[in-house]
Amino acid sequence: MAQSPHDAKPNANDIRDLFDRIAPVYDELNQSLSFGLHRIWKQMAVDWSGAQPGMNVLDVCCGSGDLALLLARQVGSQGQVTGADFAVAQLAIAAQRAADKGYSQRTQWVEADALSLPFKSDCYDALTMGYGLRNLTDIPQGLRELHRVLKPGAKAAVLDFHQPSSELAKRFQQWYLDTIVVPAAERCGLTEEYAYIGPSVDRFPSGHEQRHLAQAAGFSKAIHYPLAGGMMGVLVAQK
Ligand SMILES: C/C(=C\Cc1cc(O)c2ccccc2c1O)CCC[C@H](C)CCC[C@H](C)CCCC(C)C
Ligand SMILES: C[S@@+](CC[C@H](N)C(=O)[O-])C[C@H]1O[C@@H](n2cnc3c(N)ncnc32)[C@H](O)[C@@H]1O
Repeated sequence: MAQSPHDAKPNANDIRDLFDRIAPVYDELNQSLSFGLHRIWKQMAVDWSGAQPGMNVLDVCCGSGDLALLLARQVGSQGQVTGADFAVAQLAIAAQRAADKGYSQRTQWVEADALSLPFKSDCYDALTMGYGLRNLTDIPQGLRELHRVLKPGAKAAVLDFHQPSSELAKRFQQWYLDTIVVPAAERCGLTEEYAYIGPSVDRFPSGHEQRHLAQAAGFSKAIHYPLAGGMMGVLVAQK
């Protein structure tokens, strides 16, 4: 991506405020801008997390609840899902969506920092993190927290953007973000917020680097699965 003023790395407060601001249009823009494909990518992450009926599972950086609600369907009425995020406007939408789906009994929504999760160690049977890792100000610390809260042998499935290895795909991704995504956001008065995506993808570790970071955080196994021609990817790390 070309360098621009958007490229200064934001601090945690900036990121939290950004996601609070975009909360009212976040789901709608994701759906329209990905032609609904983001739901497929999110379901794949849930599947790779190993979540099963009756499990106690966690969705970190849950936002408006997309992955947490997929987890809630998967774990069923005997399971429990915790969604954690530090943007309260996002959590409010997640809680309302859970209520609309009749999932209030099996879900809880916790305002929390992914870098210091308020949960016991060795607690969760599986976890997901969708489009959150790239937004953390300390990725190694975020991975260490994921490792800490999982039970031994349990898996984390971490979905996010990814820089394609193919030059053509990389150019398409840049074109799409600059030409389709940002102008769409501009129509909602959110140009700056969505212009942040491109530079954040540039700064994000590759799948190969994510695997090494996961192993350094203590995970015994880590695999990265590219999706959408390498424009997205899922890191599956086992404790
Ligand atoms: C669910 C998706 C993105 C979530 C997301 C993540 C962030 O870090 C943000 C930061 C700031 C503002 C918004 C977000 C944000 O929404 C992925 C789907 C939505 C994307 C905006 C669309 C981008 C799609 C790919 C670059 C290209 C896909 C092309 C294909 C033909 C659909
Ligand atoms: C792009 S959204 C992803 C939301 C949801 N997982 C999804 O896939 O649609 C990123 C979310 O991560 C949250 N986030 C970023 N950094 C965080 C942190 N340090 N602690 C908790 N949440 C954080 C933001 O508030 C935002 O809701």
